Amino acid sequence: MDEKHKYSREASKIEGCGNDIIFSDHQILDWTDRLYLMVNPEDQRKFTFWPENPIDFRDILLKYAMELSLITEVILKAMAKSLNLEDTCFLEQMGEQPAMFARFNLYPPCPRLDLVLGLKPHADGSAITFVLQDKEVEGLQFLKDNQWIRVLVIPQALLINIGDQVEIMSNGIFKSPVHRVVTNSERERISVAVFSSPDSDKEIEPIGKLFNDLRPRLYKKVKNYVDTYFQYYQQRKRPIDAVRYEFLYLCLLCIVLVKIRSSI
Ligand SMILES: O=C(O)CCC(=O)C(=O)O
Ligand SMILES: [Fe+2]
Repeated sequence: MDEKHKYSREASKIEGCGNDIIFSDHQILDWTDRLYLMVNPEDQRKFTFWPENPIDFRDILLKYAMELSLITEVILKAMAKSLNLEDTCFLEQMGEQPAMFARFNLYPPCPRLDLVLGLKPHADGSAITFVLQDKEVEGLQFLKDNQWIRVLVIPQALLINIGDQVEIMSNGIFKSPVHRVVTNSERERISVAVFSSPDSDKEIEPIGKLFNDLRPRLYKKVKNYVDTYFQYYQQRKRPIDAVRYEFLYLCLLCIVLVKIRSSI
């Protein structure tokens, strides 16, 4: 417990040990304790939040992060190739100093499964997310066709998920799926999520070749998406909606329709 307090986050900050950040009185809190650490870029690491126990925690996390950076590159190149694009086009949007955050989640047991969720429905704000799930206790679910699909426990498997920023870069071709974590009434569950994101100074946008007269551009240019993400998340809104052109298109359509009507 002392150990946990040592790394506690400040009330308004994300990094460190804590529960859900409170943005409003009406927010439903996640039933989880978490440790959130910025791993990359290197000069932004705050080692005061990094546990000293176990002794090799720091080395292992840094090595793991390095491997995940390489996998991120491989995945982004393969995704670009699968769309017949220049294989570095997504990777270039990650910028010179891509960001990486690690989140260690502990979901305590809760007998009132009807009242709480370990993690409320959300899509990740990253480009790519890597999740190491609990070896025994299930909980993660993905929304597909309005149904929650359980993710089965596969020990040692790395779950790889597309985040909002790849949805933006791919102009909606690759979707960032909504998911949640349900609690278990008797057993605690742990997981480690690592979020691979573009450099916070890098503007990202849909690749030019992915929109045309038939397939409109769906998203605006956006910089530092992760920052605004959390505000929306707590309000149970999808952050990606904030950068979607749909609303704008709808307004234009209404204006055109009104004009046509008035000229008849
Ligand atoms: O705990 C899990 O399995 C998933 C965690 C997750 O979705 C997240 O941290 O964004
Ligand atoms: Fe997630």
